[in-house]
This record gives sequence, structure tokens and C-alpha cells, in this order.
Amino acid sequence: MTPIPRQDGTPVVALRAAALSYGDREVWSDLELDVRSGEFLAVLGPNGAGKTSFVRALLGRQPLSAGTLTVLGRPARQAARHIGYVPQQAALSAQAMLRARDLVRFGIDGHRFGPRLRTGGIRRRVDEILESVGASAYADVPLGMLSGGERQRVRIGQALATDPRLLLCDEPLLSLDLNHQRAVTELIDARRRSHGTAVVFVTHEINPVLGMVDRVLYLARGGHRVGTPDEVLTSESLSRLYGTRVDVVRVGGRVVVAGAPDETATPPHHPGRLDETDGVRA
Ligand SMILES: Nc1ncnc2c1ncn2[C@@H]1O[C@H](COP(=O)(O)OP(=O)(O)OP(=O)(O)O)[C@@H](O)[C@H]1O
Repeated sequence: MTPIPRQDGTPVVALRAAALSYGDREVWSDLELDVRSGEFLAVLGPNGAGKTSFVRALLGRQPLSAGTLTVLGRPARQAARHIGYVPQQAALSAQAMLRARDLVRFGIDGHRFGPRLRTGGIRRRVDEILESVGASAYADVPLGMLSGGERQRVRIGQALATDPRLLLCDEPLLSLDLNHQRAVTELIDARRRSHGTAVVFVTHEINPVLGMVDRVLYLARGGHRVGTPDEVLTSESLSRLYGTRVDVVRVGGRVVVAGAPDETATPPHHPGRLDETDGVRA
């Protein structure tokens, strides 16, 4: 596959009049959006607004019902090798016995079209990646014995293993304490600054990433807004989006949203979601 130059002017992600439906249920529509190299886009919105569906579309796993979506100028499926993905809480059971270095290695040679490296080369590359995410100290420890934050570093290492142009993160901070949230977000931010990686970051909690976010895509049933945090996260903008009065206030540099059907500045309880830290040291 032809390498893609970092700064060739092609948006990393381009959506035009894009819509996504499941049967008769339209989740979002009329989405016009370019995400550029090095840009940090936060995707916000209440439960069921279509954030994960947006990520699935970018991964080429969910077709649009209307419009177009390209990643690096080609259909998303054909760009898979250039996308790193940090999924929502993955079930740990199947991976508990794997070592951190095994997971990162899968990130390198799990791609059918990836460059073939000899064993020594792979080992060196795995070591480099673990070092870059600050996980060298537990390279040989089974994932089941790591804390939630340590595991998340390893998962980010796995996602970065192929030096992706686009890093998709689906709620990577869930169940992490504040220190680990900070460490994980700083890691992602450093990467996009050093390598020009575009970041699409789905989150219920904007505050840990507020200082890094260039633009917000705010999805809500019935519409969406795209803009800088200052443009989108205002009482007027969210009240219009939700069709009901919503108050947005800044308190000590934090955004607090009150009155939205599901406030995004406060992480909600996800009763049906598998939490990988259940029963495991977090
Ligand atoms: N495979 C599917 N088939 C049918 N409906 C689906 C499917 N996946 C998601 N949905 C529905 O589409 C809507 C958007 O779901 P999605 O998971 O994208 O929302 P979300 O914003 O990520 O929600 P949450 O914050 O709760 O994770 C929901 O109403 C959901 O029930």
C-alpha cells in the first residue's frame, strides 16, 4: 500500500452530508466535517446519541445511510492500516494472561498489510512503543495483574504500534482515577503534537481533555454542533440543540452542564456496560 505523506492537504477524515441509520432509526444526519492532521476532536453527547456509531463508521464497520465518508481520501475500510483504535472497556477475561508486550506485538503484526519485520526488529519496535507510553516497567506482566490505568497505557501503545494517522479513542478514561486520566490524555496529546496524528476522542467527560481539544462534535438526538469548545459548550448553543433550557457554566476552568437530558460534563452510570476493572485491581 502506498505510504501517505503527513501533510499533503488531504483531510484525515472527511464527512459530507453524512447520515447513519439503523433500520428506520436515524442516529445522525447532515454531518459535514473535516478532521485535519494533528487535530484533536472531542465527540460528546448523551447516551444513545450515536458516538460509538460514529467511531464504527470511521473504522469502516458501519456503512453510512447517506452521504460520504473518507479517511485519508479513501473509503474508511481501505484506510484501516492507518487507524489506531482504543476501544471502550474491552472485556479483560480473554486477555488477562497476555503480557503487555504481547498486546503491543499484535498491534504490529496483526495487520495483514503491515510491513514485515524480522523477529529482532519486532522486539525492538515493541520495546520502543512500550517505552513511549511509559509502560516498559511492566512489559512482561500479564494484563490481568495491571491497574486500569496501566492497561490503558498498553492499549494506547497497541493502537499506536503502526504509527497511525488517525487515533480513535472510545471513552478511554472510563473508570480511571484523575491521575491516570491525566497521564493517558497527556500521552495522547503528546503523540498528536509529535507525529501529527489526528485524534477523535469520544468522551462523556470533557474536562480532562478541555485544554487539548481543538473542536467538539456534539451529537444529540435531533441534531449536532461542530465548533470550538467555546462555540459549542454554551448555554445558547446547547439549549438550541436540545430544544430545552440548558445551562453551561465555567467553574474554575471546568465546564459544568446543567439541565441537559444527560449532562456530558458528569460521567453517567453505564449499567449495561462491561467494566474491565470489575473484579480486577483498578
Ligand atoms: N447494531 C445496532 N443495531 C440497531 N441499533 C443500534 C445498533 N447499535 C447502536 N444502535 C442504536 O443507535 C443509537 C446510537 O447508539 P451508540 O452506541 O452509537 O450511541 P452512543 O452515543 O455511543 O451511546 P452511549 O453513550 O450510551 O455509549 C442507540 O439508540 C442504539 O440503541
